[in-house]
Amino acid sequence: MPSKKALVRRPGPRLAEGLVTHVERRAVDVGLAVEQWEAYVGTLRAHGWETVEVEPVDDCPDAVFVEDTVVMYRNVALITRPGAASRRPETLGVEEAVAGLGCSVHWIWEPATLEGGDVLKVDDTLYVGRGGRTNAAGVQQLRAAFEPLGARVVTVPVSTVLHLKSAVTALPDGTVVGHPPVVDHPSLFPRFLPVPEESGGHVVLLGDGKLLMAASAPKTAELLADLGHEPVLVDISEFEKLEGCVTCLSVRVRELYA
Ligand SMILES: NC(=O)NCCC[C@H](N)C(=O)O
Repeated sequence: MPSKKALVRRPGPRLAEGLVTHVERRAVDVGLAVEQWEAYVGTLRAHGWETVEVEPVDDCPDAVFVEDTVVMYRNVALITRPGAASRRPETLGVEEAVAGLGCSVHWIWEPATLEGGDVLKVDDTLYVGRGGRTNAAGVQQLRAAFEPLGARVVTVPVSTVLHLKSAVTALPDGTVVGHPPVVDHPSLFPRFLPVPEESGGHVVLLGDGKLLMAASAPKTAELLADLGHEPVLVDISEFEKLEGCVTCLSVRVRELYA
């Protein structure tokens, strides 16, 4: 059944200690981050999404990046096994949250690793980034979980950024958008639109043609508005310092079975 729920997880007090891999560490203002997170959640709600807060885990600095802990396909929630060991305790609360929503719950098992930021869904195609956080066994387990349900899994090498969705996401018509310097193989996508900013490659589909995007991508927002989309900008500067983007702060649950 169509649903419009989104999982989110409030940032904890140790947010500033979050992992950084491809960027220099910069000081994070945790108070500002909380304000930005509240504005992000408020924007989801203003566009008709019922937000469901996963229990916070104060000991896990990166827990706010809830997208990495679960991959949704139809009514099935695949709980991940993050490549970053410090992030593995994050999954327990997410399991409880998706079970509470009535999802069918599956798991990625050792030795596989997979993070949700590496999975880009375009209709029934699941592009999966094989980079620093998702290994070959993770790709195989993703395939085993979802191909029998009708998905097609396509592996995409990722070498310069944290996750596949740090490089590319997709517009409502399925066109993949990304900033060419961080996209390893644009030709793997049937339709690819280059955008002028790295964070311009990150869009969350709010519905009705609206695209949630970071305020740090004004030129891309202008380009996409000119193409007939409706960007809605939010400032997530404190999360960007930790290699986060608009996609990673929520998980949309659109097909509950009940
Ligand atoms: N899906 C995402 O883009 N997640 C961002 C995770 C950032 C976090 N600091 C990490 O390195 O795991």
